[in-house]
Amino acid sequence: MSLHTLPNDIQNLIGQLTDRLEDWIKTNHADVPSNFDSSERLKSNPDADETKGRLIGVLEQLKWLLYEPTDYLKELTQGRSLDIGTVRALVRLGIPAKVPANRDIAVVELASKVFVTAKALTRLLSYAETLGLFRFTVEDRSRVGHTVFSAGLAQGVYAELAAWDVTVPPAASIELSTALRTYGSCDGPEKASFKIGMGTEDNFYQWHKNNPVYADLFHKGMASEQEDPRTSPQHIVNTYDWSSFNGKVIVDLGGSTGHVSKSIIKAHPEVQIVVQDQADVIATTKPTEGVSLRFVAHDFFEVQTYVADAYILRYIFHNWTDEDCVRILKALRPALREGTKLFVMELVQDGYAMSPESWFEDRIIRRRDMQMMSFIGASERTIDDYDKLVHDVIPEFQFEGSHRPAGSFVAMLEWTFVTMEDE
Ligand SMILES: C[S@@+](CC[C@H](N)C(=O)[O-])C[C@H]1O[C@@H](n2cnc3c(N)ncnc32)[C@H](O)[C@@H]1O
Repeated sequence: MSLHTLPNDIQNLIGQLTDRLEDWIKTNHADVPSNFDSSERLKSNPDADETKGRLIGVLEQLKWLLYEPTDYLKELTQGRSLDIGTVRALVRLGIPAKVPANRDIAVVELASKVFVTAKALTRLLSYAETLGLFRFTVEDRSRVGHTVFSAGLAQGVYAELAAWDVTVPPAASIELSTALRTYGSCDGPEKASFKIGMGTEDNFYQWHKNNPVYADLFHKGMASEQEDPRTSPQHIVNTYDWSSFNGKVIVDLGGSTGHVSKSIIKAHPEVQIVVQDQADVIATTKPTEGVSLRFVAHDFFEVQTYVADAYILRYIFHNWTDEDCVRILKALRPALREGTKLFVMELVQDGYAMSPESWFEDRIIRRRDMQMMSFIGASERTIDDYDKLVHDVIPEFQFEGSHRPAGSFVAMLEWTFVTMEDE
C-alpha cells in the first residue's frame, strides 16, 4: 500500500480493524477500553496488540489526510516542542504524584502543593488535557483528576523513568542539527548530539558514570524492557529449539547479569550457558537458585578464547558503529569452529518500506534508531545490514534467516559457520 491510500481504503481498513478488535474483546470477555480507568484497558496480548498497532497506524494516516499541511507542520514544530516542555514541567514539578489516584482535586489545592499559582497551573493542565493527560471534572472545571496516561506518570514502572526521558532525549535530539553540521554524521559517542545538547564534555557513558541518579534510572529503564511483552526474553526461548544445544555450550556475549540466559536455561536446563560481560558488570552478578549459569569477565573487543557451540549477541551491535561491530566480530573469529552458531537479537526493520499498517511499529523502531544516533552515535539496522556486516568480516558465516515470533519487536538472526563445501 502506498502512502497515498484513498480515504475509501482507509475507511475499509478502519472498519475491518475495529471489527477485529471488537470480536477479540467479545471472545476474550475483555472490558471496553477506557481512558479513565486503567482496570478497563485492553490487557496486552499478541493478537490484540497487533490489531491495535495496525489501527493506530491507519488512524495516523487518516490524520495526515485531514490536516492542512501548514497546520500539520505547526503541530510538529510548535506543538511537539510545547508537548515535551509541558510533560517536563509536569514531571519536574511533581504534579502527577500530587493528584489523588481515584478522585479529583481542586486546582487551587494542587497549586499550593506544587508551589505555582493556580492560574499558571490551570493553563498548564488545560494544555496537558489536550494531550490526554489529566482531565478537568466535567461538572466543576476548577477540579482535576487523572487519565490513565497521567496516572502512568504518578505510579507504576514508568513513573520513575519519566525523569530520564524528559531530560536526556529532548536535549540530545534538539542538537542533532549542530552535530550533523559539525561532523557530517553522529558516528560514535564523541560525535553524538548528546554532548552538545547536554552541554557537557562527557559522552553518554561518561556522563552517566558521573551522574549516578540518572545512571540508575537508565539501567531501570533497560531492565523494564524485560516486562514489555514486545521485547520480553521469553520470545527468544519460544523462537528456537534450544534443546538442540543440550550438553553443549552457548556464550551470551555482553549478556549483562544473565537475564536472557536465565530464561533459556530455565526452559532447557541441559544447555550450558556462559555469560560474558565487562568485569564490573560480572562482579555484580549473583547465583540464582536452580540455575547453573557461569559468569566470566571478557571484553568483547579482545580475542575470544572461550570456544563455544553458539554465541548470542543481544542488543550489542545496535550500541556500536559499523567499525566497532567489525572489531567485535574480528575478535570472535578465532573461537569459531565448523558448525558454530551466531545468534544476533535486535530490533530490525525489513528494509525501509513503511505502510500505514506498519506505522506504529516502524515509528518505535525508527525512534530507537534516532535515539541511538543522538545518544551514542550508533544505529538500529536492517536484516540486510546485519547480514552484510557479518558476511564482510566472516564470510564463512552462512545466514540461515531471521526468526520473529508474533508479538515480538525483536528478531533473532541466525548464522552457521561453514568452511567445508557440501559434496
Ligand atoms: C544493551 S546491553 C545488552 C545486555 C543484554 N545482552 C540484553 O540483551 O539485555 C549491552 C551490554 O554490553 C556490555 N558491554 C559493553 N561493552 C562491553 C565490552 N567491551 N565487553 C563486554 N561487554 C560489554 C554492557 O555491559 C551491557 O551489559
